[in-house]
Amino acid sequence: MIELKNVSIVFNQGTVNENQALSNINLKVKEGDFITIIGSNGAGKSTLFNTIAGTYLPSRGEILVNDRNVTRDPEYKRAQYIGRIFQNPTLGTASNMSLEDNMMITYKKGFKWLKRSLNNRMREYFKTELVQLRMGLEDRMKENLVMFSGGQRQAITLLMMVLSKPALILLDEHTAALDPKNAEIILELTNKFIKEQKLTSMMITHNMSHAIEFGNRLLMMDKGEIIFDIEGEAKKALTVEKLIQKFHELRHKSFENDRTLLSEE
Ligand SMILES: Nc1ncnc2c1ncn2[C@@H]1O[C@H](COP(=O)(O)OP(=O)(O)OP(=O)(O)O)[C@@H](O)[C@H]1O
Repeated sequence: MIELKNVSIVFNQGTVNENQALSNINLKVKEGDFITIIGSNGAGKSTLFNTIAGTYLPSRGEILVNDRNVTRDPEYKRAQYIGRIFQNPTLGTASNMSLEDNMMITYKKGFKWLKRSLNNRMREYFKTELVQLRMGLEDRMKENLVMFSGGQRQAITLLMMVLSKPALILLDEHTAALDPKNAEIILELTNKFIKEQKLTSMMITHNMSHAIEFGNRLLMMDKGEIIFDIEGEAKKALTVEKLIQKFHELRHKSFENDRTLLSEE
């Protein structure tokens, strides 16, 4: 589906601040893969997503989507088939517009004909979809999103993204800014949508248990490299201890990450 061939990213090349954030990445994401990604702070996880999404142009290497070279395609073009959700729940939706207008914009992929298309048939459709979130949002469709909580907004962003049916979903720690209860709800919804709709997805998380529990494949990154890529039954057999041990074996150092350690239980 999507393939990275020898992709490297060097920031501030040729200056004292030169920083190789991605080092010769080779990765094939298969149709239907749900990949979780872990790695210490600064390992290159977000840079990997930014490179796939077209935010950064690789210093070297190629990106292929269904065998088509998209390396030089700008971010807005790739946004037509790549959906992204970030940590910040306010990023995915327009605060000063109603829930139904937000949903219509995503549905129509833009503002064109907004008022004309938002008819009662569409409202009924959005209502039915919102019921799946089990947050009572189907009765609040005329309220502006500024009135909703972080967890509710992240759930709406998730649903809107799923309705737009992207070929690839990039989730960049999308539950990290939520309280534990809401984080769990959003994670369960994410898992439900990905499974039901068979969506090809990649999810960065600092929570090793979540990385093991969700998805069919796990990548571990360190210093701009993918150091561990495990899937299927082998992934199912992982534990947090085994993962930390694996990191130790591969890098001859301990896995240092406060947030990870805090979220192990
Ligand atoms: N726009 C940029 N300009 C310069 N350096 C950058 C830029 N973006 C990221 N970096 C550097 O690239 C390296 C990888 O950063 P990245 O954000 O990808 O790490 P990460 O694994 O997502 O970390 P975290 O878990 O802390 O979010 C870091 O050293 C970071 O400082």
